[in-house]
Amino acid sequence: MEAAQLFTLGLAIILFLAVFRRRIMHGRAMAKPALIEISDSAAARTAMIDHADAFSNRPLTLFPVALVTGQRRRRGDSISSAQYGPLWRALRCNLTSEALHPSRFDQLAPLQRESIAALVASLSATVAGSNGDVVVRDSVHAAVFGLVARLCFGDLVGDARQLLAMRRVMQEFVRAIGEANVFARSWLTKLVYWRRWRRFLGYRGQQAAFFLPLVSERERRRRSGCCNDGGIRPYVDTLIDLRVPDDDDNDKDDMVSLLSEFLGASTESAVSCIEWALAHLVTQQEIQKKLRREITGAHGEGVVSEERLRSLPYLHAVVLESLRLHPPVPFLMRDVHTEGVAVGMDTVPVGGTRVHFLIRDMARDRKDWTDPDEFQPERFLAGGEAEGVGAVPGPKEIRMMPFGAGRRYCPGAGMGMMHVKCFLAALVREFEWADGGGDVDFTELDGFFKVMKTPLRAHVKRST
Ligand code: HEM
Repeated sequence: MEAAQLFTLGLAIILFLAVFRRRIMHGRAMAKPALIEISDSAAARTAMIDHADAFSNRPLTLFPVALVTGQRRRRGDSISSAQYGPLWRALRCNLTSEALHPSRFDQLAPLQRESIAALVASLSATVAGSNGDVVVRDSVHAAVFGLVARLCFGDLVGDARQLLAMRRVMQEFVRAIGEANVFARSWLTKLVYWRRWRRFLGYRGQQAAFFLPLVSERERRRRSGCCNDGGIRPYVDTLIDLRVPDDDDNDKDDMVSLLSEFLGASTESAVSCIEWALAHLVTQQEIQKKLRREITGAHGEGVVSEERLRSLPYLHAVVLESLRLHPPVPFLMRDVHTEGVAVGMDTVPVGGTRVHFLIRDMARDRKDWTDPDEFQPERFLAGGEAEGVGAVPGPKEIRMMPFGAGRRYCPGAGMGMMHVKCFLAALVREFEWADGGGDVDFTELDGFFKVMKTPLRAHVKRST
């Protein structure tokens, strides 16, 4: 072998070893922590309430693969992924004291009325143009997203085409994170599915391309004083004004993540819940009629006000029962580093552990629920086995937790319940729902949010 060949071979070996060594070191650093799965409600209560401090962090990357990469980023960049501490507190407090403050709910009525009118008009047109068989998800998604986008960006998102394009980017992104598990396995899967991987990394850029010009435009309009948001301060304004002490990392990445979180968390869970609830109303006509009687008895035309929504116990029970059987977020994640804390039958080992709380299994546990797989809203009414059980568990017991529990429970629970109730109430008041000529398929899609695998097709006609 000649000297040049030997040199090339030696160089190739050195390079190979260098890469291989990096992989090993990287693999060690990224080694997955031990995983404990909890589906027992008493164990969940002990962990989330008695050991709230230990259970206040999610994994650094929420999705199976990190979306924001690079040396600089060492901590969370949205409320969901921020580590428990000053940054998380500032971001969460900003959301709950502004956009999600309960005192705002009644102010939202005009926007809700608009979104509901758009939904009813779009469904009526679809029904008129078909034999009455409708796949309902996209119309509901459009209506909920339209409302949420207004709460997020104010009057900037008036243009229907722009709104649709933004909605598609968000839908693609949510679908992609649901499928991201495949990329988490190894670098080889990224190589094999490189086209999908490249597309996956591209969603982040597409979101930035949509959101950041809106943020700049919003800043410009605020300076010139020509915003008209009907008295509702949009979420983006609160983020523009937000100053987080000691945070030198509060950059455009954070802005994109926070806006994406607001749009995604508010829309996907609500749409999932509305569709599951409708699916049960289609198959259980008695429950649908009883619900319609309550809604039409409660008011005449237009949107049901927040105050009225609160006074409709059967609607509340239907929504809770839907969330019990089909929690849109199927499990909660925590990273626990307090050695020795008991988690069910296990204790947290040295080096910490990852804990998954299986919300769905917990709410179908036979020791806590009678006929747990049946859709029976009555269980939440006075005298029922779940009378007094709410959407968010109190400190004494956890029977179900569709909005999570402990320090990191969902700050949007109140707003989420209100959105689901106001759209569901309108859909049941305005239309009668029957099955679309085939059995309703209750199979769940295995994604980040648990939606119906086969979107609900129903036979719909206007209520008489
Ligand atoms: C039906 C509607 C909704 C459901 C079922 C839902 C469910 C959840 C769940 C299960 C969690 C995890 C809680 C935990 O780990 O303990 C969560 C967290 C969160 N949700 Fe929601 N959510 C809904 C609506 C909303 C809305 C309207 C917003 C408004 C922006 C929102 C924003 C968030 C945020 C920011 C977090 C992270 C909280 C933190 O880490 O401190 N959600 N949600």
